[in-house]
Amino acid sequence: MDNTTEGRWDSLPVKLNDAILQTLDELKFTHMTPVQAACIPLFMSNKDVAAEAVTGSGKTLAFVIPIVELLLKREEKLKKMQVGALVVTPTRELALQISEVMEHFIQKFPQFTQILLIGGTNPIDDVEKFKDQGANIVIATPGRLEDMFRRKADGLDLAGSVRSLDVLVLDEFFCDCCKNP
Ligand SMILES: Nc1ncnc2c1ncn2[C@@H]1O[C@H](COP(=O)(O)OP(=O)(O)OP(=O)(O)O)[C@@H](O)[C@H]1O
Repeated sequence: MDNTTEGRWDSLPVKLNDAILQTLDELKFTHMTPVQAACIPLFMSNKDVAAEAVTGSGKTLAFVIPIVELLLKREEKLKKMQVGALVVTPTRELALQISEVMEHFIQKFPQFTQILLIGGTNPIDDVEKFKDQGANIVIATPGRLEDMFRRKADGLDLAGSVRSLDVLVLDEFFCDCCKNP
């Protein structure tokens, strides 16, 4: 893939956490892609960001890095059952890809937990996993996410957990049919 380069990570107006820079170094991602250079500083100054960029332009890291940075900057540390970031994406495959990238970037921050909520598995397993491990970052497809919001009787209060939400990402939210209904 030809990712047109747009400056080194240390040229951002906001300094990234050393462990994030180290992960980028391990991945040999020396430069930002344009969508990353444009989005990361806005995200990190708590702006609402809407980005449209072609497939393969590096949109995932454009929100994964700011999510980790914003959660690190929280004054009050997230408790086990408090969700700080929610990423909603339309397909299981995309959710899985995002979760793998996120896993890579939170490896060096054992204080953060993430959960992948997608269809195709028993929802009760997700409920139990959430209750057991907690989740500060949720990556989900819409159907399973809605299901998890209705699981109070099973002991999962997701509505309560997302009160601490700092970041909401709607990935691949606009498609041609949305633009031209
Ligand atoms: N700064 C970077 N330098 C080099 N490679 C990168 C960089 N950022 C992302 N990549 C790589 O580019 C590829 C595409 O990234 P990504 O999947 O985030 O694109 P995308 O814009 O989200 O695409 P899609 O629309 O298909 O989801 C991935 O393999 C990713 O690891």
